[in-house]
Formats: sequence, C-alpha cells, structure tokens
Amino acid sequence: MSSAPPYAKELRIAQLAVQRAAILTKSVFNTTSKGTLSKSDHSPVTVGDFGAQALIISALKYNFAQDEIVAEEEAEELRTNTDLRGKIWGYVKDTKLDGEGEKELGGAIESAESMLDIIDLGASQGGSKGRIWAIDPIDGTKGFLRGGQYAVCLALIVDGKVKVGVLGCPNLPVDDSARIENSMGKDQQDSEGKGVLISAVEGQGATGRALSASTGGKDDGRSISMKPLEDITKASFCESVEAAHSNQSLQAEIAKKLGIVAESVRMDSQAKYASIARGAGDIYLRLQVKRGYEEKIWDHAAGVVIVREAGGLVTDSEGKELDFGRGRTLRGNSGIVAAPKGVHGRILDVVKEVSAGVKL
Ligand SMILES: Nc1ncnc2c1ncn2[C@@H]1O[C@H](COP(=O)(O)O)[C@@H](OP(=O)(O)O)[C@H]1O
Ligand SMILES: [Mg+2]
Repeated sequence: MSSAPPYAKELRIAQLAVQRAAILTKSVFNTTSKGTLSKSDHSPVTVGDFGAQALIISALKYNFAQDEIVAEEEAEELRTNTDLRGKIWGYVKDTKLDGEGEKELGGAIESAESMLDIIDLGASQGGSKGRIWAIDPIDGTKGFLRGGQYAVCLALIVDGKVKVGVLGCPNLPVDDSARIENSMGKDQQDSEGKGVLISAVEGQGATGRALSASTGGKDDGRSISMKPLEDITKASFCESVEAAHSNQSLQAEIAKKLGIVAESVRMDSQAKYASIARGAGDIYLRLQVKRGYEEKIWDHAAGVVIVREAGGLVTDSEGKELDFGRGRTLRGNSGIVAAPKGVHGRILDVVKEVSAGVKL
C-alpha cells in the first residue's frame, strides 16, 4: 500500500478552505456595498476579509485543532458594530462547498457570536517553532475594492519554513498561458468564469486548477512551472498597483538596466506570485519605498513556496532567504526579488547596484 505524501491532508484542507472562502469573497466582490472599514494603519478591510477569515479558521480548527494561526484581521470592531457583524454573518452562514468538501471542513459556524471568536483565533504572534498557519483572507483589498486582482492566501509554516501554500485568485484567467495584463479584474471576466487555485508543497512541485472545480473528486490539478527566461530583455515584470507598496521608480530603473523593453505589469496581491509561477509573467519586484515598513508573513508565505516549487527563487534585495520564523512580520526585510532560478542572480546584481545609490 502506498502512503500519502507529506502534508497531503494539509494541502487538501487548505485548498478546500481557500476555495470556500473565495466563494464568499466573490459574492462580496459583485456587490456595491462591501462594508468597508479603515484600520488603524489606514488600510481598508471589508465584509469579505472578515467573512473569509472566519471560514478559513473554522476549517483549520476542525482539522488541526492544535496548530497556531496568524491571520490578518481581528474582530474587535465587530463586537460593537452590530450592523457590520450582521452583514458578515449573512455571507458566512450561506457560504458552503458542494458535496464532500463541506463535510471535510467541518460544516457551518454556529452563530454570529462564535464567528467573532473564530476570527480572533488568528492572533498568534508566530515564531520559529511548531506549526503555524498564515492567513490573508483578502490580499490586495485595495484591488478588491477597485475591481482588480486579489487573492485568498493560506500557508502552513513549520519551524519557520513554509511547507504548504495555496492561493485562490478569483480574477485571474483559468488558462495558464494567458499573459498578465495591467489590472485584470471584473472588466475582463470571461463567460466561463475566472478564477484559479494555485498550490504547492515543499519538495512536491506546484499545481494549478480552476477555482470552481468540483470538490468531490480529488482533483490534484495540473503541474505548473515558471517560463524559462532565455532572453531577459523579453521578460515581463510585475509590481504592485499601489505606489506606496513598492518603489516603482527604482524598479523601472532596474528593468531598464536589465534591458527589459516592456512596461511593468501592475497587479494587486499575491496574484503576482501566482502569475509568475505559472509562466504568465516572469519577474516580481517589490523594493522598499521607505525604510521601516515590515512586510507581513501572510502577504508572502504562500507565494514564496509556490514560486520556489515552480522553479523560481525568492529572496530579499540582498539575496537572503525570507525568514518566516520571526513573528507576524518579516523583520528587517529589505524588499523582495522573485524570478526564475537561472536569472535571479543577475537581477539581484542589478538590484544591488541600483539600490546602492539610493537613500530611502
Ligand atoms: N507601505 C507598504 N509597503 C509594502 N506593503 C504594504 C504597505 N502597506 C500595506 N502593504 C501591504 O501590501 C499588501 C497588498 O500588496 P500589493 O500591493 O502587492 O497588492 C496589503 O495587503 P492587504 O491588501 O491584505 O492589506 C498590505 O499588507
Ligand atoms: Mg495582504
């Protein structure tokens, strides 16, 4: 009898949990009233973020009760804002997977009150020991609000290393070969419905499948890989839409020095990692705008293991591996460079050269 590969159950549950949460976010995406709040760091949060986080944590607690969880949102505001709480609960109680999948996730959350407690189970401080799930229920919330790209992100970190990563990208085309474009979103949805689920387990490669696939069949999806980049001047490089999130002028200078002819493709969320991992784009640059911003682990964990398993390398701008074992943020991180293995070193040299003369 052959035994299941390592992390088979974790992968399966993570895929189903992301798939279910993505159904909720899609319903919210298609409404005009998304229940937006502004957080203390001035970033937006919506009904979709809270609802997706509740559904994912509930699935994780049902299957892996002992594991810690680092998730982006907290329920504090919802304990007094009953309107918003009711709105979120309206989506959460009605969002289900068809067939077997729902059972595997433990079914529905009991009440609006327990939903708040579940959201707050994501308050772990992280660290370098044990099993920790990192959740970004809606990454790219600004893109989500603009009608652009966003991603539902889940990763398992064990002793500081990312072992499993899953990205649900409801607004990316299912087709891996469709090259990335600026701000793909609602305006470009096709009739068969968009959405792709990209996953990876350390040492086992990366896969992709339609986000809408039936959950009954154990569909492992198709294997994906980065495009071999023989001629770097033909590369398509992607970066954030938000100018405050990465240094677009520095990135333009780097691209120019590398001889890259095309303009950057701007896209919100970890859909950038998903896109380069399946060869729809080639390079992702995220250099700091200002010193001091600490990247959150949930913004990168899933994307990093997916890109690695698809044949890429992800480092900071000094060439060091990202360290997911230091808490809720990648302490002291100096930007991110993700590219196919064969060209990563060359890109890094240019990043270092161009950054050297810049005072942030
Ligand atoms: N000043 C900053 N520099 C870098 N990233 C930032 C930032 N302010 C916010 N972010 C992060 O950027 C994420 C979006 O990334 P991108 O620009 O690639 O779409 C946000 O995730 P959320 O949307 O989950 O809040 C947020 O965590
Ligand atoms: Mg995020």
